[in-house]
Amino acid sequence: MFIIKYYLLGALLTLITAIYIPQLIISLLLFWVSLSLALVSIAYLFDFPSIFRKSQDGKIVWWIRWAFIPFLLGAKIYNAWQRRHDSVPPIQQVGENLYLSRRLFPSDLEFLEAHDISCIVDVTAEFAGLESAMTDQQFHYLSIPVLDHKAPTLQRLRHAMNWIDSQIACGRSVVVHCALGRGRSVFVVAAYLLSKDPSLSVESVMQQINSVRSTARLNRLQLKTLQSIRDKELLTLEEPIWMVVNPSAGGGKWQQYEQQVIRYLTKKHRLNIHLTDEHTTATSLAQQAKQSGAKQLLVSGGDGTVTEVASQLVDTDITLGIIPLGTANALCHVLYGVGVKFSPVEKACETILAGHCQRIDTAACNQRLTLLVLGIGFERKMIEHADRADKDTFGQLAYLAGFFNAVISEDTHSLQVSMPEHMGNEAKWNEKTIDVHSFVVANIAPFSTMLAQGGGAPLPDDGQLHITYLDSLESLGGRLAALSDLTLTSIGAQEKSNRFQYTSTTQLTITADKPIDYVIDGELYCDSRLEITLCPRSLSVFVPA
Ligand SMILES: Nc1ncnc2c1ncn2[C@@H]1O[C@H](COP(=O)(O)OP(=O)(O)OP(=O)(O)O)[C@@H](O)[C@H]1O
Repeated sequence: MFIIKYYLLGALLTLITAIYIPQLIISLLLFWVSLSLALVSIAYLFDFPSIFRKSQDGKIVWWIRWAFIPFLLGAKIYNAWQRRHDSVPPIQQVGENLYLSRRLFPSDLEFLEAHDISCIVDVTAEFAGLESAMTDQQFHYLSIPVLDHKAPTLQRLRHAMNWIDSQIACGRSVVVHCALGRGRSVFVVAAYLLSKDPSLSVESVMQQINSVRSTARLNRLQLKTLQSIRDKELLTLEEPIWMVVNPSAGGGKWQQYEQQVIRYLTKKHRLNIHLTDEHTTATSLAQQAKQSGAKQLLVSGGDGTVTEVASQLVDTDITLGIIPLGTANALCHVLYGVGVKFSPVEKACETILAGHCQRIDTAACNQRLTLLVLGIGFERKMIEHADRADKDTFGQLAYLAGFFNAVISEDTHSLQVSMPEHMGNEAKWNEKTIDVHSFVVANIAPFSTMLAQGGGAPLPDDGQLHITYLDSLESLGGRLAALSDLTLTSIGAQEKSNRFQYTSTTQLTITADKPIDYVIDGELYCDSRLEITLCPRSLSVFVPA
């Protein structure tokens, strides 16, 4: 490419001059220029825009900026001169909710606001992003670093196209910019328009853009690349993935993480994001997704939302991807590991992007899906205590306070529990009456759900329901001792104890003399008879490889 020759020549000439010039200061300055041009030549030789180490939020570290100052100064002067003589307005609309622009400056904020443009795709590698885009909540920003006169890699191009499409699908407007709004940004916009309408040719799409922005012009390499990826049908966008979001889960974590989630997942997928509200439940959205023929369904929220969505996917081949933005997210702690607590979005998105899935067991209680645990007594009281307001204020501590409340109270529950006992092919139902403080049936439970851990941690596909219960004990000391034994057993520090009971089964029935208050995966219910059945490997979920 011709430009490399110029940069190499510049680097060589300045190096030679620097060696032979007697004045030390000038010599050092020339070395600096030479180094800068040599680095740019390397970047072009290996098509390596990452040499500028531009971060995802558009920042360039100071020492890189220093190393490239001579080059950047030249580029800035050239661009300023070009902008001054530009025959077109800086920002122009080239499609529905889609704009093309030269590099953005604070003086453009008024235009962006007036046109309600909140999303910015920055296709420069060498310049830091617009300050407001990096620091302001007002803008959603995507950096796709491309060297001037070059085309983006297919991977980066698809990321940009998916991101633009997902943002537009959310009703937002997007501006794509490079340095002058003539080449790199035009390439991305043209590719996006081609992907949206495969009947268009490269010529027709360029005419469409040129009719608005006469300065838009792809060089030979860019045109050839665009034509080639279009001919190979590499611009075809896959069907968008449905994503059901509970924006109130976890005290409104979606607002905080939405853009991070979109940035991650659009590396591979287009997103069709649907938010729940007072009229639209996660269950109804999942039903719509299923009816539309979805193969995968993503959910963002807590365990309650995940259960609602999963209830529509049991016994189907639709794979569920979970972004744990609720308060406790117990299911994800088991599926993704405890690391998900510290980086929920990264861990979840990487898992979904990797695409590895596993079929896990589910259970049904009176035809209600139970992914994690069904609890009577302590578990129910704990959840009851941690209402939405408490969870929003105290996070997981709300559950802890609820738990201590439950342990202090002397409530007991008299239950008739029946389970089948298998003898050869025959199954005989055994019934027994028990008085308990806590009765928990677990399909899956993280280590923190200690009331479910009488037999250790249940595995997601072990084909068993794990039942742990604490018999009625009058003294608080007795209850605390039972809980202590349960904790020690669950972490493997103690063998079984007679202060709690544990058994496993695939089916059970619970009745009582009065209606039973119980909880399933964080949601409260009341029934006079509970019929619980395991459904082995009935749900497909994305899990880390
Ligand atoms: N848009 C919404 N506004 C208010 N509440 C909602 C909305 N969408 C769903 N809900 C309610 O949110 C509850 C489910 O919340 P979810 O369990 O997902 O989050 P969480 O309680 O913060 O997390 P966790 O269960 O992990 O502790 C349900 O009771 C549901 O009715």
